[in-house]
Amino acid sequence: MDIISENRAFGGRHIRYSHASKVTNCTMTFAVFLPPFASKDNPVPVLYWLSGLTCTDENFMQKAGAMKLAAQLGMAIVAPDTSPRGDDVADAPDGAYDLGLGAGFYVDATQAPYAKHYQMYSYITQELPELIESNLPVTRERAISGHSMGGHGAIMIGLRNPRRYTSVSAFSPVSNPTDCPWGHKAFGAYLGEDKSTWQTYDSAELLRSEKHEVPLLVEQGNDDQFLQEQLKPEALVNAAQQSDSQLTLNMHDGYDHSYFFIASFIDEHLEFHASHLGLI
Ligand SMILES: N[C@@H](CCC(=O)N[C@@H](CS)C(=O)NCC(=O)O)C(=O)O
Repeated sequence: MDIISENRAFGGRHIRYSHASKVTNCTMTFAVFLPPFASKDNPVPVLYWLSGLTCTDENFMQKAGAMKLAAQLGMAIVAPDTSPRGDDVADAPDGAYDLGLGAGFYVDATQAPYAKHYQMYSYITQELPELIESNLPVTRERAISGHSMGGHGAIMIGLRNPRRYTSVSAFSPVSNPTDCPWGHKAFGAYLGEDKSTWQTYDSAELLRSEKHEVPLLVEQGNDDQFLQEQLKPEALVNAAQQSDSQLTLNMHDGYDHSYFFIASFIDEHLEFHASHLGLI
């Protein structure tokens, strides 16, 4: 891992790293916040944060205001990039913001030209935690959260890997990607037209399919411009009811899709994860 930059923050450290990824076949970038006193003798649990469309590792760390409370709680945060990057990494043919670079959708692509690099599911669930757990002062206790496309990623990954994550949360998630324009476009391009493979990456479908025990918290603004067409949190509510799974969905009047919304409620999510990680 190569350090891109390092800054002291709230008594801890914010560090950006790059590394060669065998899974995505390119150089990947991620950011980590390490709380004060995190050390080999005092390893800390990790909250993984998956960002949304157009984001890099930087948006969450700079805009969410999460580091102060994470420092107090003794929780590390890892914010990966949202797609593979580089000159030979395929982008959307028209450079659209919702496919290709900045829009990996946390799936393992099977279709050309994306399959060579767009292996974000394996990267997030396997390669990245292995790298972090062997190089940084962290435990193997993990929680996962994210926003929008990353909210889809967090719920989908948490439901598919219940033993790997103690708790799951999301802000404004793309809840039912097999039934919205962003999901149709991305899953069609990355996974092909056989929709049976799409289901395995769909949070609402996964939640509907069986009773899930993992603690699940979702925050959603009522004034979110993507709410009706893309996000559809009611699909999660219906799915949780059908499978008798636990889900807390908090709706908030007047809040939109932006990081102003995330910053307003991030403390509740950090405390939710801290309680399940045994930090409070
Ligand atoms: N086309 C819009 C949609 C992109 C968007 O809203 N991205 C969200 C995630 S889905 C975001 O977090 N943007 C970056 C930021 O606000 O820092 C844009 O480019 O502004």
